[in-house]
Amino acid sequence: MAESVGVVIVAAGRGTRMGTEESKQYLLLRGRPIIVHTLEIFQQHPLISEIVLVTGAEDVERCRKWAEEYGITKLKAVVTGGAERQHSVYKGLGRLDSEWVMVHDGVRPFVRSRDIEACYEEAKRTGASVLAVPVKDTIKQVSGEGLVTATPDRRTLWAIQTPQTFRLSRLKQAYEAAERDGFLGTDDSSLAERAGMPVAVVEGSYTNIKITTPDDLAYAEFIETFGREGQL
Ligand SMILES: Nc1ccn([C@@H]2O[C@H](COP(=O)(O)OP(=O)(O)OP(=O)(O)O)[C@@H](O)[C@H]2O)c(=O)n1
Ligand SMILES: C[C@](O)(CO)[C@H](O)COP(=O)(O)O
Repeated sequence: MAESVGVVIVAAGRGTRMGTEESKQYLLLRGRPIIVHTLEIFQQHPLISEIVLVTGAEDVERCRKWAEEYGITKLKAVVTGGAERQHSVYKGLGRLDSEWVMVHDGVRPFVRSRDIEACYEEAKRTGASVLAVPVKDTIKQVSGEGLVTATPDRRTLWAIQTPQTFRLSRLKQAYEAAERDGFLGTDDSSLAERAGMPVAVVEGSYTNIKITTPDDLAYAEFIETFGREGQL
């Protein structure tokens, strides 16, 4: 029997870098809140059986209303997040029952359906997977004084996205270990890596952007209008 897959969608951030009064996950993209676009992708994906949404305490009610209005029937719970992304994810993990979990940023509304499937297939093979794209620029390591200290080989560098996919029980253990050790990572994979889990990279698309700064909004409108990578 196929194992079940749930998703934790984190949307409890403040969007400091966006600088808008309204949190960026609730800004409208072609008439619908960004978070609704993201929820719809996972609602429509046949692999996904349950969705847990993590938001700020003041946003729980409006998110529940949108879920009803937009037919997000897989939504199992809306829970309040924590101070850092990692805390928000951990709270969401506690509400899932599926064997596998995908963790996804609420502000990545352009993930392709086929990439969700590829992430799951790779996680089943390897144990865990992250969606990513090869970096296009040369990356330098720079000291606090602004001096270049290293130029890593670009062929080894990937820009990491979400979803990130794990066995739920294993990811919970990794989160508990990080909590015990006071480790704070910027993604879920870094917690899994330090727990000794192999994590495979799945090549995705450059249009799976994280809406972070105002310029991303203009690009998001462009992607929504003209299509994702592979459709342009
Ligand atoms: N305490 C937090 C911080 C972030 N996130 C979520 O994690 C995702 C990726 O984070 P990021 O883009 O950094 O969002 P913000 O933290 O909102 O942005 P900023 O760092 O500019 O404040 C977003 O969907 C955000 O809502 C969260 O659920 N809980
Ligand atoms: C998880 C993530 O989206 C992978 O690129 C990213 O690390 C989130 O980081 P942020 O500091 O919350 O922007």
